[in-house]
Amino acid sequence: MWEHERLVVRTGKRSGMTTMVAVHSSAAGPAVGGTRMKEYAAITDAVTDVLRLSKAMTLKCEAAGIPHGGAKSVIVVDREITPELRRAVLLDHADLINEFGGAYRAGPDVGTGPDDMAVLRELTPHAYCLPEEQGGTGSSSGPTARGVLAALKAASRHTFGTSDLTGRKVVISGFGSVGELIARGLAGADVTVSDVDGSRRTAEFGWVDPDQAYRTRADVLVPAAVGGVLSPETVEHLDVKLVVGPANNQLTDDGVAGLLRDRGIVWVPDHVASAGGVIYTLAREDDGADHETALKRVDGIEATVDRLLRTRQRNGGSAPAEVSNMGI
Ligand SMILES: NC(=O)c1ccc[n+]([C@@H]2O[C@H](COP(=O)([O-])OP(=O)(O)OC[C@H]3O[C@@H](n4cnc5c(N)ncnc54)[C@H](O)[C@@H]3O)[C@@H](O)[C@H]2O)c1
Repeated sequence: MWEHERLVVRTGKRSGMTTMVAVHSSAAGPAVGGTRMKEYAAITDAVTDVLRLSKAMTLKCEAAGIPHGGAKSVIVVDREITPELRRAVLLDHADLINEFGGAYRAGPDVGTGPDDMAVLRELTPHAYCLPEEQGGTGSSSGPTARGVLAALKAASRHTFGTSDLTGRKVVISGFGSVGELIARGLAGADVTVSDVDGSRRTAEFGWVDPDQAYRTRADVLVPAAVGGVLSPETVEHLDVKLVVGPANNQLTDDGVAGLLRDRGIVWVPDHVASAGGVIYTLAREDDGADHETALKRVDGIEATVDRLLRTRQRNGGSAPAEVSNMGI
């Protein structure tokens, strides 16, 4: 069933490249979501991605109690990206964002960053997270990692009886900008990391090859790379008690949540655990909150996860309320 408000796909007049915006819902307010710049095997895969990710943003804003709807945009990489072409396609994308007249506001996502947002801002006011030296809040990786750590505290209390992860084995799949900050925030835990990029390996943490990350015995698994990692096949081989991480759209389909529950594995939905970045950015850039106040709002994810897991327990393992406003 078609449940999105709008999907617009354009061929850029400067770059000749395809960019698209999907607005899932603006019922709660202007729709927000990152701009993903990525290669896809087929254009239909990009459309599927933008539709799924925009819906996840609606859930994320709702769970975080943010008065915004969900959207997402994709720039389809179909050739080598020179600096000139990057600039051209970003300006094309800014034109597309302007077609929405403020109903869609963009931030960075996989493949884009604060410098790219500054290029968008040359043509549209609807871009968040410019570099700090240009008055923006920069990368949202720090607040995202902080939000995951807050979610981990609540989920650990629920699962292990204490929020202290000292001595617990934690596997982090995806040692990128958020994964690394989570690893560093887990002082005292026995942290093992994994990444398809072998150059990310460091003596500071244990290492497991990416194809083994979802089979390694541990207390906690942190998906921090890509989506679609929790499938019926991977769940069958999981040997952990708790799964909490920032990767968007972790389940291959909604039914996998039931499989996790049946195996006694506590899973915190990614749209709850990964909301720190959007909470922080909107607090600073829309509400004018200072850094500390914005971080306090991010820390509210701990209470949200507490409520979610208590509701789930009361409902015998499932919580329809887990996608509704948890009131951060
Ligand atoms: N950065 C944010 O503020 C933010 C906010 C919400 C959600 N997320 C999500 O969190 C995840 C991580 O974000 P990030 O900003 O750290 O991205 P990143 O690109 O910095 O890091 C991702 C890392 O995962 C690795 N990787 C890719 N495929 C892998 C695989 N199959 N197995 C293991 N490692 C793999 C990459 O080599 C990279 O090091 C993404 O799914 C992103 O959408 C990020």
